[in-house]
Amino acid sequence: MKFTREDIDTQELDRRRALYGPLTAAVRDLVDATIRTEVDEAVIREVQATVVAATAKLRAEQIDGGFGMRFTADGESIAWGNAGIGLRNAIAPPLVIVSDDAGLHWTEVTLGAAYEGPPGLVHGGICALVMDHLLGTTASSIEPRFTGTLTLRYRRGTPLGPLRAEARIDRNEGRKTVVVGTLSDADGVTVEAEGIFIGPPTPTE
Ligand SMILES: CCCCCCCC(=O)SCCNC(=O)CCNC(=O)[C@H](O)C(C)(C)COP(=O)(O)OP(=O)(O)OC[C@H]1O[C@@H](n2cnc3c(N)ncnc32)[C@H](O)[C@@H]1OP(=O)(O)O
Repeated sequence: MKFTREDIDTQELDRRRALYGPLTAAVRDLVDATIRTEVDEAVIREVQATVVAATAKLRAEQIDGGFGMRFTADGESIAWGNAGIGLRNAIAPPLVIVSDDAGLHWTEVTLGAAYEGPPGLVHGGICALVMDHLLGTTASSIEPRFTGTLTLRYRRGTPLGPLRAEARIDRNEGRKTVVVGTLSDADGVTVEAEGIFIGPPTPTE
């Protein structure tokens, strides 16, 4: 697994956020526009050439493989390639996860045309992505946990648009943390989730 230390201070981190965040937002918007555009064929071809040229510029200097997980000297994590939350990942919704002192974790996110499965509804795998990441973050709130088993019950279709997901720890059993959660639209729960998240073995195991 790719964990690296990034020797930068908060000011430099903020500068990079301000640089890459708008690029990612523009690419995310491009994805949505690509799905929904109805412009003429000539414009499509022109835009394709522009995008190919822009991609070539970005590829002029690249890292090998994925972005990995980086940490600043202050212990702040930089998971900018992450498919759920990555600041530099236009595929990520992106999720912003918040928690309270009572252990509730939640995220409010709007999923648009890029996340469609059945017509007008969120793809089931995307619901799983949202719940995996939210439940995993909840499980990892004390120490790191990996998804062992994720069980989802799709109660009804999840409409594209604004959604809220919630999660809380149900119980801890040694290295295993069981987390439960829901995904909801304005009319109530669409998906119920339960996950078993496993921590690394202790040195004595
Ligand atoms: C802040 C970050 C948020 C991140 C959120 C996103 C989370 C993710 O998406 S993680 C990516 C997806 N998950 C993975 O890639 C994990 C792949 N699997 C693995 O690495 C390993 O199988 C792992 C770590 C889950 C368990 O391996 P290991 O430590 O060898 O487990 P092992 O010693 O056999 O078993 C320990 C306990 O866990 C249980 N267990 C093991 N695997 C599983 C499983 N898949 N499901 C349920 N329980 C399991 C065992 O039964 C055992 O229980 P008990 O102590 O009661 O006997």
